[in-house]
Amino acid sequence: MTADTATDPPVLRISGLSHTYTGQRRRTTVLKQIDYSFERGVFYTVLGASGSGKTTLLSLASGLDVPTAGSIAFDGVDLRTIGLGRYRNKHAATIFQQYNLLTYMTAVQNVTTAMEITGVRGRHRKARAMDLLARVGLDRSQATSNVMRLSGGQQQRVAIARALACDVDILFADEPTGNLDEDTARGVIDIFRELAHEQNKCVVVVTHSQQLAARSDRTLTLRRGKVTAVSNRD
Ligand SMILES: Nc1ncnc2c1ncn2[C@@H]1O[C@H](COP(=O)(O)OP(=O)(O)OP(=O)(O)O)[C@@H](O)[C@H]1O
Repeated sequence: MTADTATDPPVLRISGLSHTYTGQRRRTTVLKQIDYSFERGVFYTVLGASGSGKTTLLSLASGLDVPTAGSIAFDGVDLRTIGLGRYRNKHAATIFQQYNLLTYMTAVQNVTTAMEITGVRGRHRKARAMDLLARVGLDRSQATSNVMRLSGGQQQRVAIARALACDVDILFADEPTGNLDEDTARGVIDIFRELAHEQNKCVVVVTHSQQLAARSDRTLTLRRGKVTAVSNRD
């Protein structure tokens, strides 16, 4: 069932979404008239060949970029009305392909800073940050190291813990398990499932991994700028 037929409004509704990049010599239309509704409590994956527009869709839905046509609404309100900065701070967290960590801080400081920015309150912020870092497989010494001293895969785990720490409605992730060993990747996917199924979050993950897609509830396939298939497992 899509949110269009459900009683609750979708957490994110994408309508007539198109996006064109304008270069010096040519324009490339990457997304074409996409309509889709994302619901709370569901773990989605987005598959598609390289260049099919997955990252573009993610950056528009996460409020990093503005579509050239169409609209995106969070809980029925257009992102431009909410304000993209406010939407990103209060409602949506994103795990990027480049981890975008604050390089002068330790892992745990990266997580607690994000909690502060997104308004997560409480005296136990640091303990919660340490707990999340442990859950993604970082030990105490790694958690208290400057992030530049960590490997690529370890930095990716910090980025995941940071996104998990923000109590937002939607979590977006771009190839979040790409740099992780199998066990850690499985653990991260378990966390995504738990966030959707136990905390009623909407989780949207862009990936090339069929294995990851098989563990999600719904998979959207992008092809030539359109959603060509949606498969449901829930
Ligand atoms: N900033 C940009 N300016 C111009 N063209 C861009 C820009 N970003 C992406 N593109 C183009 O848009 C198309 C879709 O890119 P996008 O990164 O969304 O695809 P993708 O499906 O995520 O690919 P991949 O799986 O390789 O990460 C590509 O042809 C790409 O070259």
